[in-house]
Amino acid sequence: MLRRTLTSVGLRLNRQQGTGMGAPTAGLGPDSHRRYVSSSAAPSSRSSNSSVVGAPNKLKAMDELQGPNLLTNLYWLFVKGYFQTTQQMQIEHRKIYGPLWKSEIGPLTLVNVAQADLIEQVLRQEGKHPIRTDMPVWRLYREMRNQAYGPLTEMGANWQRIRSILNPRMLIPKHVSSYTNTINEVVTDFIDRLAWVREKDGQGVMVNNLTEELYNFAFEGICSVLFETRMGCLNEVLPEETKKFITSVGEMFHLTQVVILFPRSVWPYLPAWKRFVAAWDHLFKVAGELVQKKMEEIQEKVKLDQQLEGAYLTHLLFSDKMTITEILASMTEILLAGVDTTSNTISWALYHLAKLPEIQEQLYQEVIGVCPGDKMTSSEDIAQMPYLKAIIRETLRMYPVVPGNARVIAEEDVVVGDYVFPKNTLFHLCHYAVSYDESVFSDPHTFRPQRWLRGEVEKVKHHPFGSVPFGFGVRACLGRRVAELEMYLLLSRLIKRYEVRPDPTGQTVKPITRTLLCPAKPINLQFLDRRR
Ligand code: HEM
Repeated sequence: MLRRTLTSVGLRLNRQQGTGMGAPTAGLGPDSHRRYVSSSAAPSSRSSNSSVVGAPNKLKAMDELQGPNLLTNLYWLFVKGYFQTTQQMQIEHRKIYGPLWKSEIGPLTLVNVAQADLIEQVLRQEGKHPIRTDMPVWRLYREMRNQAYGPLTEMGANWQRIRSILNPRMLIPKHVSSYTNTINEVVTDFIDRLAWVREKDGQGVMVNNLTEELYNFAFEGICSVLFETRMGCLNEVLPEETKKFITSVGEMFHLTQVVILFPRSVWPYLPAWKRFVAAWDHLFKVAGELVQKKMEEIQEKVKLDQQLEGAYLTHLLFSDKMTITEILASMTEILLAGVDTTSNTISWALYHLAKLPEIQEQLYQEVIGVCPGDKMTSSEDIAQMPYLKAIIRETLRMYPVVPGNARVIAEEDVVVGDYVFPKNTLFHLCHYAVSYDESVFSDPHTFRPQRWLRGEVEKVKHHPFGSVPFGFGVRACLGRRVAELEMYLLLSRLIKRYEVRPDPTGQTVKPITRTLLCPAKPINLQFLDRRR
């Protein structure tokens, strides 16, 4: 069906399955940014090491590194109960083993890196095609179903090719700001929906399960940017298909964590695997229908000789640089990456603002100063709202959506601190632990947006790799700019309309890790009209 439709509008359809699945290219070109950091400078002299380049000496081998074996890890996960709070386990293990330790998880041996300068060392030794290795389980699904890989799961030169096609309209400011009106429409609907939810279920005050409401906002927002389609997630009654999509995303993330505990050879026999496959099937089905719908619209317009306007998907379909299977895989993965991430961050930001009326007031004053009356925030306005940006930045420090990031460097041996690791060692960058490192952020457990304001004098100077919520380098987040735009527009407009207050039952919400960092239970907040 896809083939017929596209061929008829003259678009290329080249269904080469699994193109570019090959391993990352070996060796580095002359343009490599790889540098060794002298072991004598690391790990203690954090401030200077990023610029020290030289051959490492007296390095220890990986065998000498301490850390929990499989049994100890199982004990921590299932007896001590850290299975859902692995982010906290990073902090506890760092206290026991120091900033670098080895850890056996199922069939894998991870080298955990929990110090800002050591994280910098690993990331700076990445080659041209960084490899994130928590993906074999996702890749196997695609191999089984004959689907292509998208930006999250692809590797090597083909990953670079895909990113070079996907990047411009996601990351170049001029293109990103062109999504402002689309996102603002979604924000308007969301703000109205909150009022409705509050009346319906919250005695005119409470919004119960704000996280779920924000999830619907983020889903609607990203679909409107990617597919140029409204999904009805902010309607009074959610479409069944959308509800099922949302459940499938949660299920897929949860089951990923379960499946990777077992060796790959047994995956297909696990009951969890069947559910995992069913969840992915649904995600691909929904994305496939959206792509199909867009192709039919294009076909109709071409038939009627109408002007073709459109944003992300139309552009990809017309750019003629990716096969339809590749476009489908990319859209599914971008959609997946673009929902919980944004919605969880805004949930945490509002959770803290509710408890901090002075910060909320300061934000409100900043917003009405730039956008008085009914003026909607625009992308240019955001440049004049440093406090708004600092609030989101602080939220991302305290709740890094990706609390730990797996990495492999395939090209050469890797030097980290006093150790040298053979190539293909699996590193686990413990971003969560570093976000709470007192030598990087003073008073790390306090939500203090002003620490991100220019000119603010801090007790300790932030290390640039102390908090890297969107990753670093060429493999950093594809949706960063869109996510920021969504969060800034929503937060600035929401705070103008409502005063946010905590749940009067006084319940606290802690984070858990379900592949991504999420609130352990629904966040409920009061929303009071400012104009009342
Ligand atoms: C607050 C919101 C978000 C945060 C904190 C976030 C964070 C991240 C992080 C940490 C990574 C991994 C980077 C690395 O491995 O070095 C990532 C990758 C990615 N993100 Fe985001 N993200 C957010 C929103 C989004 C949105 C809205 C989209 C889609 C529009 C998106 C699409 C992606 C994709 C496709 C990748 C994989 C990139 C690749 O491997 O080439 N993200 N994100």
